[in-house]
Amino acid sequence: MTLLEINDLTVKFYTQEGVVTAVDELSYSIERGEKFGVVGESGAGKSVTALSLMRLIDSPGQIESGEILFKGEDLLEMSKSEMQRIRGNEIAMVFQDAQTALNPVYPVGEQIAEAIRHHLDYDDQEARERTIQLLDRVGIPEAEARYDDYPHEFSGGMQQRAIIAMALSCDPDLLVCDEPTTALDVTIEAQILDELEALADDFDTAIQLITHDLGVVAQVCDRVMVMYAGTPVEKASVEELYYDPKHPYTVGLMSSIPRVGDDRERLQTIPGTMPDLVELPPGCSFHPRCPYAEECCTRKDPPLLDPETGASATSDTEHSAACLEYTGDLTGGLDYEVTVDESVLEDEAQYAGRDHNV
Ligand SMILES: Nc1ncnc2c1ncn2[C@@H]1O[C@H](COP(=O)(O)OP(=O)(O)OP(=O)(O)O)[C@@H](O)[C@H]1O
Repeated sequence: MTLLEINDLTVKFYTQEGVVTAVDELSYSIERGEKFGVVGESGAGKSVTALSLMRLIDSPGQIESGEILFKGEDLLEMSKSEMQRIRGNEIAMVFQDAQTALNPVYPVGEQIAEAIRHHLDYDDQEARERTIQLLDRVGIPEAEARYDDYPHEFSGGMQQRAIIAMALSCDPDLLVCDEPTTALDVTIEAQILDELEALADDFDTAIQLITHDLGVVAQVCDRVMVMYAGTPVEKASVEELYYDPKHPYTVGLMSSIPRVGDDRERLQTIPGTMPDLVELPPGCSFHPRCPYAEECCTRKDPPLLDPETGASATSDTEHSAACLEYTGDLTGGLDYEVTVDESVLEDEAQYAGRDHNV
């Protein structure tokens, strides 16, 4: 059975400026043990998607419609207490900012042990032992000695490792990581991503990894969904997406992956910004920024299609993209060439000298 299946999820925020459709009829699925990337610029709806599946959307936000099937059961129909059991136990989440996730006045080890006692019914000694094992497993040196350290005695990277240990402590089936390494130094980022991947394999935990960085997805994920303005514009395996991207937005994101030895002024960002989600541009919402846009793109909203056949995408479609090129409407075509830097797909060499501020 598919571990997570999201069908036609729509989430809106009722703000003073108007109704923001942050996620619009979104569908995707994650298999057991799979590492699934969700990528897009700020405001694409990545975090809202993650918070929805934890049922953590608060006013002025509202889940309007759709289903979130976890092991076949709709999380949107569960009671609060059933949902509390799922959170932390079966689905755990790692946020970008470890500092806010750790309580500054309790020792780090105690915080993890507390989560273990709460969810797994271990006694004090068992919880302490499991905590030390986990701290060791996520790469914290002298884990036993550091058990009683307070969060401020840990570096940023160690704090994030501790959060990952806490998230994995109850052996969840799904770990949702929202920009887990964005705040960290690049070398530490690469190490933590490596460990996250290995841990997910060891624990047979699926990962939904949210990031604005396709390089991070390449390092960790099997499959990826590219989001723009609340909807997926492309879904594919990581290899397919890198070697044969089908959507102009994906191509734009790819040119923002920093390359080793590339001494050009890095990062050609895609010109323009994410549209106002209160009032999306008519037609394809990417058209104002798309170098290939034609008149039809201002009128027609492209559906997700199999680019090879032009058939509507289903959950079985391996590679899908939402562009009028695949409905046959574009006359000029998509004229881009992709040069793949193999190192991006292979190892963390790409992270050398990388700068998060680009
Ligand atoms: N609490 C809120 N109130 C009003 N609007 C919100 C709220 N939270 C999210 N939104 C809207 O939802 C849109 C999508 O936000 P989301 O945080 O999911 O984007 P994201 O892709 O995760 O970006 P980022 O990388 O910046 O977190 C935002 O542009 C914003 O307009």
